[in-house]
Amino acid sequence: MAPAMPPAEKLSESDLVEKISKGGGIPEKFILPKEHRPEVQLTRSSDEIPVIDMAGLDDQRREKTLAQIHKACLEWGFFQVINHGVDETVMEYMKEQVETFLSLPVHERAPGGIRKGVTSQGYGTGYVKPDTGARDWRDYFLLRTYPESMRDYETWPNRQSFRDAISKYTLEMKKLGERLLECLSINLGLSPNYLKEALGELHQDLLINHYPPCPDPSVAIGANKHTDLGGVTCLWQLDDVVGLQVLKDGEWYPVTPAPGAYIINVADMVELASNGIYKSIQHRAVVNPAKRRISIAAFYDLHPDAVVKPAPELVKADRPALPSVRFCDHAMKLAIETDKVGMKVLD
Ligand SMILES: O=C(O)CCC(=O)C(=O)O
Ligand SMILES: [Fe+2]
Repeated sequence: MAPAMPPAEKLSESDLVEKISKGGGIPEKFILPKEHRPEVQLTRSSDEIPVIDMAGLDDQRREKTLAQIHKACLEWGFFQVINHGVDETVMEYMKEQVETFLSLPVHERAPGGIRKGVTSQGYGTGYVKPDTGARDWRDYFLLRTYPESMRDYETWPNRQSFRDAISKYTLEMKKLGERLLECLSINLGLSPNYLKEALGELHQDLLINHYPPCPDPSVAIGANKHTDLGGVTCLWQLDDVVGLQVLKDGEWYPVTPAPGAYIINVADMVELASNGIYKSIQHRAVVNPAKRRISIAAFYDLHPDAVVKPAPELVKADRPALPSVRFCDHAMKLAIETDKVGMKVLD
């Protein structure tokens, strides 16, 4: 559950990535140890990450389209979808509102104060990452959007159009997430509703990532390598700046978004429910020297007390059951790890 926001505090604007990036140099706290520095201009191509036409699910191409999704889940854990059915006017509205949001002064982006802690809602910057000791070169707005009763409006900018866009957009993401879970269930040989029921009540989180230009992208990272915690993630990138990289067979592959596409990935709880048949794959985002990048991730997350276990049909003698997990224990690992290095939003 997202804890309530702490009382408003004085914003240290000078600590926000956005402000820092205007200053030219890269402060020490963002500089990665050499072994963690990303290769920014990868020459290998992302063409192999499949782009799947979801319109095929509704016509004679259904079996073929399901098979493409299955293959992508097995081989990459990632794929792009086009003709995904998300209302284009809602996407445009969301884009316009997010761009307006990012043009607001910091105190309006974070009316209740800068977000504290990894799970609380609101606007803030990245954290120190335990494995690298460095901070991500991004700021972001994290909000819980389903169940609706958990929307913490005090942390949202007080603009009706923005709230309206978020409501409409997240409903579209809920529908897309459910449709994808249905495809994955069928592909795993389970009943169409299996994954939706196994994950339980949707606790959707929306993350608006803003990566300002970075003077030297080879020494910093926008989003450090990680897997997503929940069921499935639908990521929309608002511009054509390439930044997302996906790990496959020990190599990083850049993802060039197809126009209007969503980038979909299997997250940890679907890996578990599938008893490891599908894998939740590590990914990261690199930054750009000249251009900012914006991405919006809709996470199909779970109730904190939801317990996920492998589907019994997928447990076999040569594929023993993975241990069950309570979602909040799994998610807390991130917070605890971060705590170890002194979790601070702005330090
Ligand atoms: O910005 C991106 O491309 C990736 C962001 C991401 O992986 C996340 O927010 O979980
Ligand atoms: Fe992610």
